[in-house]
Amino acid sequence: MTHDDTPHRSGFACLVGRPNVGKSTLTNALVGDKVAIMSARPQTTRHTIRGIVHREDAQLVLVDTPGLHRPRTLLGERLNALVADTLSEVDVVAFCLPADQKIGPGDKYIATQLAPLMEGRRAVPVVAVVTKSDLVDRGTLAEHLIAVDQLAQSMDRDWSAIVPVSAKGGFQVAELTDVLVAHLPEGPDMYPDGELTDEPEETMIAELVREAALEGVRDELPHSLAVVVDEIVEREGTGDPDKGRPPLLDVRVHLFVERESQKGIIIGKGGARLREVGSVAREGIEKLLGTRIYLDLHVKVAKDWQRDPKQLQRLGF
Ligand SMILES: Nc1nc2c(ncn2[C@@H]2O[C@H](COP(=O)(O)OP(=O)(O)OP(=O)(O)O)[C@@H](O)[C@H]2O)c(=O)[nH]1
Repeated sequence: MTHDDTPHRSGFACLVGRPNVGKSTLTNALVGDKVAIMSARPQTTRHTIRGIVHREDAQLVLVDTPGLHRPRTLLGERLNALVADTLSEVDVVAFCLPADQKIGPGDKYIATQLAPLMEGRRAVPVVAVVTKSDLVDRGTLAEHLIAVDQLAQSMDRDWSAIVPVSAKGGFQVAELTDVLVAHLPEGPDMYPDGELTDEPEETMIAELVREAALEGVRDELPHSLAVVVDEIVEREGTGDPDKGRPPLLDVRVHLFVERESQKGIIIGKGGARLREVGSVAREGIEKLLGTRIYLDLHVKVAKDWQRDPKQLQRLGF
């Protein structure tokens, strides 16, 4: 078949896996640009983040899910339901398992969640992706690949493929793209080229603030912080389109914690920590928006927000 006869494909792929297995890094490696907000620590990617791989013969839209966790709270359950919905609608799922860690209960939990999707007439193909393969030697990698295969066998299923990759070294990233693209239906591009992410700006701003607010205090505030962007407004009289000068934006953000003590942690002595959080977040947001901003942060106690459906709704979950 000549190149011109190759059908054009387009569709959705979803990266799943435990926290910290390298989903965001892999998304970036596949897309070839920084789209997801990165962190060296687990559990930061709460929101669905998409990146788009543009090729001449295909368009692959990546959905990076918050990760499937064993639900402990209503928030956990909602997130998992959201993840299950997303998964049943994609064309292919990439299940990420890090090469440098033995398969554990968290991986097995996700595998059992995937198993029902992998059967029946509308079965979703699942590709097992062994991430961070640069961290182990060939022997360990080979053993790991066997263990990954056995994980599917133990559920009486088969992965569509097992692909070892290293997002850091770029090892096998193009091969993984080929494997994912092969599962997409034939169809034209769904998004114009150049559109790397359709993540709304507000979500990314909330993530930047959340990241800055958790820095250094993550152990004290693991799941107890929700960030909501209230408004983004142009300050009147700023900016001059004729001279190409962008306006100043007022960005108002609420940080919700569960307890007074946590509010104290965020704000710090005499408000010192909150000022630091503000200046770190502002820098990131200015880069993201390409304009100057004034960042207004408010910290509020919303008791047990993770367990309260009304609060969750207000916070956009
Ligand atoms: N050596 C190596 N490290 C990697 C690779 N991919 C990711 N990492 C590191 O692993 C850590 C976690 O990577 P992330 O991409 O944030 O993981 P994630 O799965 O998106 O994590 P969550 O956002 O918590 O769900 C980071 O410190 C990365 O630098 C890789 O291919 N090789």
